[in-house]
Amino acid sequence: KEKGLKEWVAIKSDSGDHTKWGEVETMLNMAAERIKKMGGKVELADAGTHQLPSGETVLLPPVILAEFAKDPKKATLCIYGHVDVQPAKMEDGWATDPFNLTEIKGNLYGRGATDNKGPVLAWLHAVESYQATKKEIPVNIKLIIEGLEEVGSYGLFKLIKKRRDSFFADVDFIVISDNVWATTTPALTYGTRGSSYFFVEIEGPKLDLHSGVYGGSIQEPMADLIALLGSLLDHTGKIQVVGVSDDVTPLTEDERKLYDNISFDLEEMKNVVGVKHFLQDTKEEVLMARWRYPSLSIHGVEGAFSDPGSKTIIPRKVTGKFSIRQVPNMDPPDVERKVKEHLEQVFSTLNSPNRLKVTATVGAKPWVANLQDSQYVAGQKAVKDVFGVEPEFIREGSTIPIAQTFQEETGKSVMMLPISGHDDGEHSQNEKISRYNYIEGTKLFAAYFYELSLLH
Ligand SMILES: C[C@H](N)C(=O)N[C@@H](Cc1c[nH]cn1)C(=O)O
Repeated sequence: KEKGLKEWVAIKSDSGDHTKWGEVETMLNMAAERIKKMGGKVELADAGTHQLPSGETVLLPPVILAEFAKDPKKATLCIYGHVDVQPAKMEDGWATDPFNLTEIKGNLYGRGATDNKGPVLAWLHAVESYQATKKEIPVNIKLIIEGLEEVGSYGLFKLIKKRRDSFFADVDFIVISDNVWATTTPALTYGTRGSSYFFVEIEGPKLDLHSGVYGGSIQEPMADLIALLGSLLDHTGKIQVVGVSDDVTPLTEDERKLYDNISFDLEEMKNVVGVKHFLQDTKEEVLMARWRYPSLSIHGVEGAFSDPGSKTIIPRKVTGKFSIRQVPNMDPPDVERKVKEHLEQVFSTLNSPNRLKVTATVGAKPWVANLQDSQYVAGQKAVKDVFGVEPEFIREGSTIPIAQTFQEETGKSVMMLPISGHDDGEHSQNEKISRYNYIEGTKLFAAYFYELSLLH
């Protein structure tokens, strides 16, 4: 029996913790086996090594480079996807086991169902639909599937450079389906934000200390950290790091007009996420804040007591984690330098005996496509073929770390063709893909192969 979405979701391929990368490899092997069974030629390409913030160097999981039979008369499409996932635990508030795909009222719940195992399988199902009906696939298909997207695609940047003149040489188009629609209308995505992820470590005493015995005599690492994290944002969401937003491209009238036709309903979105109001008042302002302006989010603190109940210690070492989503023309190394200077400056005002260490990872550039690109014509037609409507042209606030590298390094056209729903809850509790989006999405991909072949 073929291993479908249920078997894929059951693999806990959480890439966030490098000690669990064995599961990521298991998932990559399962995907590779499936592609081989479909007649694809598969290489598990060596992705090299990576240095962790701790200084330790680790071996990276491989990257799947695959291709189906090639006909030189046809255009070649390279599909990118990932099979790693974000962490998920029942205790986070899931209604069902995150690693046991469960169908409720037409929705398939499970970690990775929509980000990105479902869409990767939908691409394979689209190929299988041609094979099953004995129809020739109208384009040549290549696949690049990785297992570290959620942590910044370590190793992939170098691998793409290395394979630019081999694997990528005959590729005409690159397509990515790792995004969500903005509303219930199908969409084509023309931009994603970049990202830099920061670890702020404060190390104090040798051991965790009894707060009754030492409290009042120690400058607590947690208090330093809270002061640092609290200095990053104001209550309007404005980033307080000097100069960080200086390079944001100004909004043009043409770009502003693109927001008019998006059928985004502010009230519905408040209900979906469960907030009384957003930081902005209008639909356009909310979408721009999510898609075309930078943002800073504080994600968590490692080392702090976080179990239920109470414990009266002063943690000896705590690491705060936050990230900055970036937009054109922000440059991750420049942002990282400014953030480090900011944190060092604030820390110096605390007069603390503790040690501060700031590390940045991910360093992913933002990506914006050329909307005149012919892939968008094929995408638009395929959406019309399957859904009978015009797609919305949207941007997305999240990050595909490799998107800009694909464009810059290979010089090929890149498009994003999402099939995930606006309420699928990527990275959240109860992540899902609807049966409708999964099946119609598969049809969309099959139609897209056809429409793309007409461009050639
Ligand atoms: C868009 C994709 N589904 C996704 O969620 N990507 C991650 C990539 C990332 C960025 N920083 C660290 N990982 C995301 O946008 O969070």
